[in-house]
Amino acid sequence: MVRKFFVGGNWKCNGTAEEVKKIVTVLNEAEVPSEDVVEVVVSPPFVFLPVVKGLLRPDFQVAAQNCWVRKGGAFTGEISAEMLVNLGIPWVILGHSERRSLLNESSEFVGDKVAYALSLGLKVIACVGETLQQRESGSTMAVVAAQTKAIAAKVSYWDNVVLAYEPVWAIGTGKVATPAQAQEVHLELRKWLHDNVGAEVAVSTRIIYGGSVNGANCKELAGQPDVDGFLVGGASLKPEFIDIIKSATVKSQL
Ligand SMILES: O=C(CO)COP(=O)(O)O
Repeated sequence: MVRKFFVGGNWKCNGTAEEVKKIVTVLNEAEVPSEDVVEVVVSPPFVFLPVVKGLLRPDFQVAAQNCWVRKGGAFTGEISAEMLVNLGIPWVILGHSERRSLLNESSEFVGDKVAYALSLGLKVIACVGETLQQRESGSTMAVVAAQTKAIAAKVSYWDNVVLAYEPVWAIGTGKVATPAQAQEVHLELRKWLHDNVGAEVAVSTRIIYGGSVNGANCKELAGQPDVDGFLVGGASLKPEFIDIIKSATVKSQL
C-alpha cells in the first residue's frame, strides 16, 4: 500500500491535566497494529502538548491544532510554527471547519498557513469540507475543490500533507457520512489532485475522513478504497479510539 493508514485524534478544546494523562495512559497501554501499518497522531490543546509529547509512547506522534500564519512576533495569543518546531511537535492541523466558521479563517488564509508551516518542516493535516446547505444545493465538490485549490496554489511539495475531508454536517453531530458518500468525495478529491497537481501526488497523498467516526462505523469506512484513515474528534477522547486505530488492519487485509 503506497498510502500508510493514518489515524488522527483531534481533542479540540477539551481536557484537564488529569484527564489528558488518563487518555495518554490508555493509549500507551493499548495493543495496536505496528507503525508499518498505521500512523497515529494525537492533537491535544496547545497547553498540553509538552506533557502529552513527554508521556506518549514513541510510536505515536503529536499535532498542534493550529498555528500562526507567518513568523511569530507581536501577535498576542498566537502560537507560531517556529515554536512548534522548537518543541519538536511534528504535525499541525490547519483549516479545521471550526476555525473556518467560528474564527472566519478564509481558504486563502488557510493556504498561507499550510505553506508557511510546511516551509518550516512541519507536517500538515489540512482540512476541507462542505456545510449541509452546500451539500443539499449540490455544491459539495465545488466547495472542497476550491478549498483544496487555495492550498495547492501555495504548496508545491505534498509529501508532508494529509488532506482531511470533514463534512461540516457530520462533525460532532453523530451523523456520519455513509461509506459511499465518503468514498465519492475522496475519489473526486484524488481526481482533482491528479488533474491539478500531478499523478504522483494524487496516488501518494493520504485523504482521511472526519466527522462522527466511532468504534462502530470505522471499519466499513476504512474499507473504502480512497479512505486512507480518519481524523477523529469526540471518540478520540475515549477508549474506542483504540478500535479506530485497529481499523487500519481492514486496509492491510485488502
Ligand atoms: O472535527 C472532527 C475532527 O477534526 C470530527 O469531530 P467528531 O469526530 O467529534 O465528529
